[in-house]
Amino acid sequence: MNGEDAPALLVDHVAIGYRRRGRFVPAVADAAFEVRRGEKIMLLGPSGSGKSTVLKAVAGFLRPSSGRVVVDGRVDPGPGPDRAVVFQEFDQLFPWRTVLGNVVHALRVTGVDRATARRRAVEHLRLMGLEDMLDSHPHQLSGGMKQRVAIARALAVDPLMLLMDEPFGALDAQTRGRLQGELARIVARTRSTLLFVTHSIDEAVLLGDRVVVLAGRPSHVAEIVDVSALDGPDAPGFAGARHRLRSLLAEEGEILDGVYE
Ligand SMILES: Nc1ncnc2c1ncn2[C@@H]1O[C@H](COP(=O)(O)OP(=O)(O)OP(=O)(O)O)[C@@H](O)[C@H]1O
Repeated sequence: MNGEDAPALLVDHVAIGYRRRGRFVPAVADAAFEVRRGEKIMLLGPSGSGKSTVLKAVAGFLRPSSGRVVVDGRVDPGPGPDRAVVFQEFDQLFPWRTVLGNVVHALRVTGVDRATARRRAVEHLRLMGLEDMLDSHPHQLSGGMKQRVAIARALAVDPLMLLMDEPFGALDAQTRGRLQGELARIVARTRSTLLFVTHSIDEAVLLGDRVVVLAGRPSHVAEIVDVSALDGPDAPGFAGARHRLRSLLAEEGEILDGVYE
């Protein structure tokens, strides 16, 4: 496969572990899936099933102990601006830079000239509803606003792929719902390719085209559920997909009360 036909990402039977007190402890035994350009893939699984570990391998922060991560045809590439990462934590921004400065900086380090960087930064901050906050510093923002800036910064560099690790996990339910809706709208408009880690079945169904369910310890892919036709809770098939994902997590003993839904 070449060019546009090649998947943006191939996770090719990847195993990954950590060294703990001198011992190698496997975390992921076999992760296998691909992400096509423009596709939104959700990684769902119980706590400790290796969702973040897989995302970090895709970001190039961890190397698989076996298998391959192939990004746009490149095998096991290190970290790069082609994969923009947004984490759950609110401290991803440079505290000494303004909102605008944070986004401009991300563009400048990829070699974009100052005027273009400023124009693109303003455009993406506006897209995230932050046009009135350009000169604010991160400490002046709410958690939801900080996550908006982090998302604007990630989108502004126009990455091959957006990697998100529970970006809304630390927000209150109302803010989370609002940001999920905004992200769904924006990634549909920008046709972004998305790999998104979540605990939440509803988030997975709302934002995803396909949901990769991780199970076991060390984990493997239990099932890949196609949710691309389900635009919202009223779509036919929504309840069925939700039920299927619930039962996959329940098989894993995930305490559903502990999962935000
Ligand atoms: N830096 C690390 N050193 C050692 N073990 C780690 C490290 N990071 C993760 N692990 C272990 O790897 C396994 C998978 O962790 P990971 O964070 O990828 O799971 P997760 O599905 O993202 O969990 P959660 O939903 O709770 O964030 C866990 O057993 C965890 O304890």
